[in-house]
Amino acid sequence: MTGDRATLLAVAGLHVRSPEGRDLVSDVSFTLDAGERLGLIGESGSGKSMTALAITGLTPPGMAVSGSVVFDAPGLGRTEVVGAGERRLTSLRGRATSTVFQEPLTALDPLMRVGRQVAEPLRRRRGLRGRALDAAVTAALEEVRLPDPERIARAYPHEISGGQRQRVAIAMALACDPALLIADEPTTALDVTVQADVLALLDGLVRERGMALLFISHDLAVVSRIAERVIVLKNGAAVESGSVDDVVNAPRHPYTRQLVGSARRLDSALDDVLDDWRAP
Ligand SMILES: Nc1ncnc2c1ncn2[C@@H]1O[C@H](COP(=O)(O)OP(=O)(O)OP(=O)(O)O)[C@@H](O)[C@H]1O
Repeated sequence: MTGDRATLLAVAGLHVRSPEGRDLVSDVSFTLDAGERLGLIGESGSGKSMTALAITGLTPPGMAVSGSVVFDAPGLGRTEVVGAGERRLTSLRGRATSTVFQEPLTALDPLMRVGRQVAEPLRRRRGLRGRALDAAVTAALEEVRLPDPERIARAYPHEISGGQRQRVAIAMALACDPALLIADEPTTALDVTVQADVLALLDGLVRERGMALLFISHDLAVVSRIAERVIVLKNGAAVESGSVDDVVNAPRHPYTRQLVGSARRLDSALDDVLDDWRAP
């Protein structure tokens, strides 16, 4: 616990080994307080997604997961994810935590209208039906700043833009009001301007709702805009962690220095768009 915020997630000695015996995540430990925003950064293949999957109990079949992942979400009690049964994990997903992925189409059924897809978690978790459900769908789409929510609700995923699809995926992830939102490269597939809009949206929603955020990205420039603290992963192990300011301004590990160097060389396009709402 930091200050007056309670610990929401405690990961200790997390280890994920592939069926072939390769260590994909090695001895990763961190805690996340309620309402805190943590970035997980590292190059492709460094184990970021596997760490997130282990936290939600969704590692692919055959992976050996050890260590401890404890959620202590309000109203749900304390839950150890590692080794938990599917029933326990199902009750955790959506309410304790929910994930937004890089490719919004992974969260969306191409054959179902957007409104029905957003309605599903609202119906299941909040027991809404009929007009109350329709109104909740419209409100959920408005909350992610989608213009003309009634039209979007009637559309199929391929009839809206990539940025709009990601907003729909965010609305679905938020439907059960999770204590922790995991965003796994949520803007990587989007072009720069849309990326900035979606980041600003996520930033606003997380703050308004007091949700914790685990933001995964290969891009330190993006992470530094939304997270308070970062963990740097390399080959499945955490090589450095600290406040965004410390890691960006005084990186200790050579790998982090390399990340900071390439982030500095990045196109300043994001800077121009994002300066207005940069996290304090
Ligand atoms: N189903 C799987 N079976 C075996 N190995 C896997 C599987 N999925 C991922 N891996 C391996 O696990 C390691 C970590 O992958 P992970 O997806 O967590 O990396 P990442 O940091 O999220 O990178 P990216 O941004 O490319 O997704 C990689 O070496 C990858 O090849």
